[in-house]
Amino acid sequence: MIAADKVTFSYKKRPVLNEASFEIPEGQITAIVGENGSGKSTLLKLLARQLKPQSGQLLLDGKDYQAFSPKDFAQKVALMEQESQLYGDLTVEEAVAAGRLPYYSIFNNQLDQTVEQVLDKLGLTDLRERPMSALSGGQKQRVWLACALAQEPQVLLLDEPTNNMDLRFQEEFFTLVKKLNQEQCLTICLVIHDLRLAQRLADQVLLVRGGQVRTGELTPETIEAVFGVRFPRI
Ligand SMILES: Nc1ncnc2c1ncn2[C@@H]1O[C@H](COP(=O)(O)OP(=O)(O)OP(=O)(O)O)[C@@H](O)[C@H]1O
Repeated sequence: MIAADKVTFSYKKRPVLNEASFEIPEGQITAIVGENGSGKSTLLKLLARQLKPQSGQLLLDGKDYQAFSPKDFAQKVALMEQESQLYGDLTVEEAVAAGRLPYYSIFNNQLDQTVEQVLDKLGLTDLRERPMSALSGGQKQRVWLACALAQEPQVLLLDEPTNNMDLRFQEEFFTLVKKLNQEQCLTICLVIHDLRLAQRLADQVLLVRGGQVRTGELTPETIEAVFGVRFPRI
């Protein structure tokens, strides 16, 4: 489980989170929702340890985030990248193998069992020899997910993961996310704009507004409170 205790974060003078406290329960799917610019991506970066709170504490299984070595942390928490220039020259299988880095002291060229399994699970086996630069946006998204899964994390963080995907892949992607959650008990936390999808997919919703993070359900009342608009049919 991840727990945030009075987490405060600002970019220079721009406050984003102000003493926000919340929990991300183990083995559940948590959706982060909120208006544009409310701080959802910032929150996800804090959870991924890419940013550090100015005050307050983030805990993973009761242990302060800062107490984990980078390698230990990467074995527990993985963030699915949105885009990475670094991978342009790599093939799909090399990019996925990079997700295994937390398990080796030096880069290991040998593809291990986990890489094979992940390529298979995400339907990437036929694309394995392709350079990353020769993939479509949706195919790249699948490789970023594969990289994160190759880390064999307990917690998977996703920032608007289906941005570049067509409707069919969106549907397949979310079916896969649900399956990973149910079969592997993977804790999943994702930023998502589609409130109907969030409601369908998530066990818990975190509503980000005005520097605070509220745990709630997506009801017409909470949506009106957070977004200031009515969603009568949700
Ligand atoms: N690197 C940065 N430096 C300064 N300000 C930033 C930086 N990144 C984000 N911000 C600001 O912090 C606030 C929160 O941004 P963030 O990207 O977390 O919001 P968001 O809820 O994910 O937005 P969106 O829904 O539009 O993706 C915004 O006001 C944004 O302009």
